[in-house]
Amino acid sequence: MRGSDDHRPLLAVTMGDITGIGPEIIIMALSEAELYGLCRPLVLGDLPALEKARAVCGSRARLHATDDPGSGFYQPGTIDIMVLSDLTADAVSYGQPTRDSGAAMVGYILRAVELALAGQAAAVVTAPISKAAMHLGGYHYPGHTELLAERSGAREFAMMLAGGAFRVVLATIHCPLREVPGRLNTPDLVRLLALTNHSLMMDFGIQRPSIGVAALNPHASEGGLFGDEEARVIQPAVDQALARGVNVIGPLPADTIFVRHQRGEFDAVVVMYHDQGLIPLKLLHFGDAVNVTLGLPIIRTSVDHGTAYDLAGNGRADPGSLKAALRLAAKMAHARAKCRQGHERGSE
Ligand SMILES: NC(=O)c1ccc[n+]([C@@H]2O[C@H](COP(=O)([O-])OP(=O)(O)OC[C@H]3O[C@@H](n4cnc5c(N)ncnc54)[C@H](O)[C@@H]3O)[C@@H](O)[C@H]2O)c1
Ligand SMILES: N[C@H](C(=O)O)[C@H](O)COP(=O)(O)O
Repeated sequence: MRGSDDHRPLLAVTMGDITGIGPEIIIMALSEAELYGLCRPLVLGDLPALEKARAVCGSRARLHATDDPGSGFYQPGTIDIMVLSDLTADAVSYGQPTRDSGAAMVGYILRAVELALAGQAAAVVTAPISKAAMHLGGYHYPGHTELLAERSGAREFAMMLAGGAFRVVLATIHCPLREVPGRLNTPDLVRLLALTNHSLMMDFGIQRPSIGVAALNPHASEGGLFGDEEARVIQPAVDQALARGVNVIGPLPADTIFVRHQRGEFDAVVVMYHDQGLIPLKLLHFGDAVNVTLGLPIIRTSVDHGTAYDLAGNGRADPGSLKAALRLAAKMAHARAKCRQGHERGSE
């Protein structure tokens, strides 16, 4: 245990759905000694589930339960856990979430938000949840993103997935594809472009970000032959964002915008719907990409994958994305702390 001079950001790491791969990837990621040089990870979750995952992974890490974030060891070889549920190991059947595991899973997230809002955690890093299990547990949100936004009081927020410099930001998230055209509107897109621009500067340290905007229709509708959302909704948003000083180009045909993105032309591409952005992102970066919620008063990163029930309990899941999420959260925490110090100095 180090004292109050410990400048490593404390990360509240939620265990996610304990019947999925969350507990295993936590054990594996936190077995990497190097991570402890960057951050103080505190797991929020279920002790029997973590013990079970430790056995599955053949890990010898010591599990240290603590109620006080200030009392963790945060050293390689020990995993600190704030115990928020105690579902017996027998009650945890891999791939079979229950009402109790669903409710417990949301409890970890809510506690993490409290810690972050109270300044006891510098960031929240979430292991995967199943949206169906969330509903089973009595919480009717599309995912973490909306729950976190509501609980932290964020009015404007967005989902970004970042695989290195290949970043995509979603204009619509979890909704039926048929609803996408009706959900797109110019004012929301302008706000999303401004938020993306701001986050790229503040959290990613990019001085003058370059943002591409994907079209919705084939060939960006080819002058109205294949739809009108480009002319009616997207182009006006791009024009308004440009007038506000955002360095943005689009709407560009979605079948080639990611080729240009991959070649380094953009710092982020705003996409119109979930799979438009996440297919190229996961094709190129599954296993090292990070889900970042933009616009929250707290920092939140997450993995680029789901609960992988087909893998849970066999110890073969890849912890790469969780490691990347922990590293990025630590980096963002340092960036925000530096920003705050700058503001404080400026106001002295
Ligand atoms: N961050 C999150 O909380 C998050 C992200 C995506 C999906 N989900 C949820 O997860 C559930 C399952 O979704 P899905 O089946 O579409 O996606 P999934 O990512 O769980 O699984 C898709 C495929 O990828 C594999 N895979 C996933 N993670 C892996 C890892 N770490 N290592 C190796 N292989 C891995 C799985 O075995 C499966 O074959 C859904 O309820 C979905 O909503 C949650
Ligand atoms: N759309 C994300 C993905 O496919 O990886 C994922 O479902 C995350 O959703 P939340 O962060 O809102 O739970």
